[in-house]
Amino acid sequence: MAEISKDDVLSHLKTVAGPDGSGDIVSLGMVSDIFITGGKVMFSLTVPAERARELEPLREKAEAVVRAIPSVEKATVMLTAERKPGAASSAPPPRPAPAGGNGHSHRAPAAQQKPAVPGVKHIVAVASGKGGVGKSTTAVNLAMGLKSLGLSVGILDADVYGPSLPRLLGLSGKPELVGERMMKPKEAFGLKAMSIGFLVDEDTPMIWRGPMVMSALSQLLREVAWGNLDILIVDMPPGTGDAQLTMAQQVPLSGSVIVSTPQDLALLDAKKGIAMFRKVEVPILGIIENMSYFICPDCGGRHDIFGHGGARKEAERLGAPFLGEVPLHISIRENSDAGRPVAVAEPAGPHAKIFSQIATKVWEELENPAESGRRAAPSIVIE
Ligand SMILES: Nc1ncnc2c1ncn2[C@@H]1O[C@H](COP(=O)(O)OP(=O)(O)OP(=O)(O)O)[C@@H](O)[C@H]1O
Repeated sequence: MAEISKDDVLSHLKTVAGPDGSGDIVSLGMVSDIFITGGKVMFSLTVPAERARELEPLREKAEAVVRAIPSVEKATVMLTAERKPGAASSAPPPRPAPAGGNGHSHRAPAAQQKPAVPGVKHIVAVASGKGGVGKSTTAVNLAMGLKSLGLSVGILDADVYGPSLPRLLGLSGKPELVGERMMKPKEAFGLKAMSIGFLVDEDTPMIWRGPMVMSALSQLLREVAWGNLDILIVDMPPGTGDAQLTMAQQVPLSGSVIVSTPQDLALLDAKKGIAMFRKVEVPILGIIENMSYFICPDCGGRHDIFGHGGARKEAERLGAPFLGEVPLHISIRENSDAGRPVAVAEPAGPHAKIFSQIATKVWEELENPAESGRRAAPSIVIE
């Protein structure tokens, strides 16, 4: 099969006229970086957010033109909107073309417009407003907690800026292929796992632009043979920038979990996380306070070094369920660093119990949102 080159793709795209009939989409600078893997071509077209719906035929045209190139098996074109700096509260980027529901009729309308991942019942994002709050550690242990409830669980590391799942689960190497184009998830401790870290060289610094992030995520989500899962946990990149917003918008999420530390700053960041998911109509399943308090390994005494109760109060104020407190504990860090989640290393220990309690609440929120008492949320204004 002849290799597809970016130049080849670009020269075909030059035949597609711009949105207003003048120029072509390449010369107008609308075409993002082009991703080519095997016979698959992915890229995005940058359009003004307010014209997204109207420009759907342009997206289809670009896709058809690329698909017509010999050797191209599949073309995936997305519309993205680039936000001007300082325009933080402008409309979110456009959604991809509606492609049926995800099967959860009680869910927010936005979630219903995204194509579901076959076999996966719920997809839940674990996010944080800023880095270093223990989001990935929490995501893995939450996944283990869900598994301890007897659920089939997968975890997808979408943290393209710092994939940590390989380290946290002690996994390495490239994933095997199933058939021609599907990747087999790796397995650790009964979890199915996929990470961008399995696909890129850890030592190679990568610069990710928004559309590339989305293409990579879309592959990790849809070109992995997840099989039947009750729940797929997605470890999101930290922060609330455009890449995160686009992900939150384009992945068919049943809900989101926000991880925060007790410090005020982190809580303010957590608020931004909540606001981001509300903006794209993804239900907030709750807030987890990580590094909530310190248990002294010598005396066993509890120390609320960052103050206590901030996240719980804030959750109440924001109308988001409070899912639980996870202490700052050396065994959580040591076990994580050794590639064994604390819930695996000490299955009968206090931390495993905390995570299984949190997992129970998350599952209740997903399956019975009305009974779990999720309240109507006040709107959040971030000054
Ligand atoms: N409750 C905890 N007790 C002790 N150490 C913790 C706890 N939670 C996380 N850590 C440690 O804090 C560090 C950062 O955690 P982690 O990588 O999960 O954070 P993150 O928010 O995902 O980070 P990033 O934003 O860089 O992706 C790790 O060394 C981890 O072992």
